[in-house]
Amino acid sequence: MTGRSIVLTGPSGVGKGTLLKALLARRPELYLSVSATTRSPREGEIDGVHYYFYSRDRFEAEIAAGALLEWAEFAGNYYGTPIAPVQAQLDLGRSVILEIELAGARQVAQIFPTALRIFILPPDLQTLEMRIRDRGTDSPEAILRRLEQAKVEIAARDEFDHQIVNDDFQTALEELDSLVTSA
Ligand SMILES: Nc1nc2c(ncn2[C@@H]2O[C@H](COP(=O)(O)OP(=O)(O)O)[C@@H](O)[C@H]2O)c(=O)[nH]1
Ligand SMILES: Nc1ncnc2c1ncn2[C@@H]1O[C@H](COP(=O)(O)OP(=O)(O)O)[C@@H](O)[C@H]1O
Repeated sequence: MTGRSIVLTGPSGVGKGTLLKALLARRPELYLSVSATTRSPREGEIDGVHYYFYSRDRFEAEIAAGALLEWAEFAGNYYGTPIAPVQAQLDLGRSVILEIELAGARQVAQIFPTALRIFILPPDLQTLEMRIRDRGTDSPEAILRRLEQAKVEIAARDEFDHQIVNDDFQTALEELDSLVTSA
């Protein structure tokens, strides 16, 4: 039996990472794909755990080798999903979660038409901006690029099977848990 692929998308700073960390703590049977990126590591981020941190040359070589399931450019950096671990986990019957931006989510819809696609929304744009700023991980320029991109992503929310508003954290977590576990 093959596992289910689950795509989680939503604007930067909406709380995807925080929700997934809490979900994985409850549901260790789920596999969270570790992406590759050319962005610099943030404080506390570990290579191979939070991301695989690649140079642009290395990333482009991985694209050329067909080693990425999907990839996209976001706010000036490459991001992509290494295909081998995802395929291995699906073959073991494990459900795999991809936390990826909109262009990648569209590619995955073509590759895995039965993927469960979930979009996380902020209560409003002001709250989103506050969350990105308060997180304290991004330069002012990076924050601006993320906020611009957020509007584009939110406009595409209807392409997804389900939408969750991450206002109250526990409520959003319960909604995500029930969607993922009933998948
Ligand atoms: N297409 C694609 N997007 C990714 C991948 N990994 C992460 N992303 C997305 O890239 C965007 C930027 O991620 P990141 O730099 O970690 O910033 P953050 O979302 O503000 O924490 C987010 O929308 C992520 O969901 C991937 O493998 N492929
Ligand atoms: N429901 C929520 N209410 C208030 N703050 C939240 C909520 N969910 C997440 N946050 C905070 O918002 C910031 C961005 O969350 P993060 O998980 O890094 O977002 P993303 O992975 O979508 O970029 C973090 O500081 C996080 O603690």
